[in-house]
Amino acid sequence: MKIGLYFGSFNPIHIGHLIIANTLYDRTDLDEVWFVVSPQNPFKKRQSLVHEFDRLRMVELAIEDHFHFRASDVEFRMPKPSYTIDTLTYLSEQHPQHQFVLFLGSDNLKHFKKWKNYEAILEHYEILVYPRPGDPVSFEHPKVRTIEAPLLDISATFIRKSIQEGHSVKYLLPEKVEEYILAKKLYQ
Ligand SMILES: Nc1ncnc2c1ncn2[C@@H]1O[C@H](COP(=O)(O)OP(=O)(O)OP(=O)(O)O)[C@@H](O)[C@H]1O
Ligand SMILES: O=C(O)c1ccc[n+]([C@@H]2O[C@H](COP(=O)([O-])O)[C@@H](O)[C@H]2O)c1
Repeated sequence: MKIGLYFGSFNPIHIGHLIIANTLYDRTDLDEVWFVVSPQNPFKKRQSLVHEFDRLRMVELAIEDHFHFRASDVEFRMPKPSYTIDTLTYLSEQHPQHQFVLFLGSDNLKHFKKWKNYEAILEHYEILVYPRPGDPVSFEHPKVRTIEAPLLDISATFIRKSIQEGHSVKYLLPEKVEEYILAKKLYQ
């Protein structure tokens, strides 16, 4: 099978992620999309990062009605911070029958040449890029393909800040994720 890997902190997952994942799934020949929850992005501070099990649970709740989406906790058992090339290599070894394709937002593409072993990623994996407001796609490579997707100016940072300030986040997240955040008093 051809699997699209959507790596992220998902702190928390929001409709921006879901719309992007569904657009890429719908407009390519992918069989499945796996949301890989990263315990620790090498470039991000741990500040306001809720526990990885909560982030995984929120992803599971968000995608439970999509038959071709899965949540992956593979990076929970790997050294931290989470380097994407290591996870790609591990997954390719574990599942030789699958072909893995990497999703990358244009915001991440901007810094891609600072990623660990980015040349190896480009050599071995196809990359599907989707646009993010404020970061036009500026990377040309035969293995990198840009997919037209809606530009949604929604971020987990905005959602965390809204919750902390007591504002509503209705419609920014799936209802079940919002309920989980409220029940567990996350981001307050
Ligand atoms: N609204 C969006 N539109 C397009 N891409 C997005 C959007 N939100 C997140 N992404 C992409 O999804 C990936 C995982 O997202 P991440 O978990 O970092 O969410 P985020 O909203 O960017 O979080 P934060 O605000 O905490 O940095 C990122 O690589 C980012 O490119
Ligand atoms: O491998 C790297 O060097 C590397 C550098 C920066 C980010 N990443 C990964 O990119 C993914 C996106 O992160 P985030 O926090 O923007 O959702 C996440 O899985 C990170 O571990 C990976």
